[in-house]
Amino acid sequence: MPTLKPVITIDGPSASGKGTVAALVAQQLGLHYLDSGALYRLTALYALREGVSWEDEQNVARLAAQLPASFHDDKAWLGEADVSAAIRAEDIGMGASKVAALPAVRAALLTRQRDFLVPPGLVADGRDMGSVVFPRAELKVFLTASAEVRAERRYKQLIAKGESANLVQIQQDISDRDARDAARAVAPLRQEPDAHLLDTSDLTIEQAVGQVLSWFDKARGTGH
Ligand SMILES: Nc1ncnc2c1ncn2[C@@H]1O[C@H](COP(=O)(O)OP(=O)(O)O)[C@@H](O)[C@H]1O
Ligand SMILES: Nc1ccn([C@H]2C[C@H](O)[C@@H](COP(=O)(O)OP(=O)(O)O)O2)c(=O)n1
Repeated sequence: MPTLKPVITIDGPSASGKGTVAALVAQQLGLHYLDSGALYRLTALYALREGVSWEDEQNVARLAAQLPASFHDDKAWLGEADVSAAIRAEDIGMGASKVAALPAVRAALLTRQRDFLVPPGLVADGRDMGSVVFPRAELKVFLTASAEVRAERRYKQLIAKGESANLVQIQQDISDRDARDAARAVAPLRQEPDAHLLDTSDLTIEQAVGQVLSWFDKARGTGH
């Protein structure tokens, strides 16, 4: 019998298309969506605003535990402030990657992420959705693309938002972030043995979404 609260996890490196694909899959299936990276980004921004260093594990974890964050009206909020644009800045992405390497910070955000799983189910994207946060997910996807394609995608995304962007700098940031996210001791970025590999380098968004939906159909059909 299919569960009443199915979970699809989509993990992978920066700018591979996780958020785009996860949000569309959630929309098509009528499921909730968790952008777990946004919680790490909100934590990094909150620390910056509170004058706490991204390396100060105890104090960043304290802030993460009491993070006054919410998601509504298609926006991310820190208290009463709309910080949707602020958390997408590249330096906050780097800060998120730094605070995410601290075990106490990850522990402080764990329950908060699991609380997103309510009927009719959830699509969650991040780095450790399938390995740590929702290890019993019906479908686990490891979504990736070549480093070159990812840097180009992030570059185009920033230009489309009217921000200045430097492709060489973005390539460097992506490679630094890949290295940090994969090398950390807790919940490193890696493909789980039970995750389906989806390389989107040569796929359109529609093709990537279609592949996830088809795997999900199969997983439900066989009761996995
Ligand atoms: N095949 C594809 N699958 C997913 N995203 C794609 C694809 N092709 C281009 N993109 C674009 O890549 C950019 C980065 O996607 P995003 O969802 O922000 O990645 P992530 O959440 O992994 O950082 C977006 O602008 C998205 O529209
Ligand atoms: N589940 C997660 C989600 C994000 N992180 C960390 C690692 C990432 O570098 C930062 C930012 O994540 P986010 O998914 O927003 O970043 P990208 O959009 O992929 O560039 O947070 C994590 O450690 N675990």
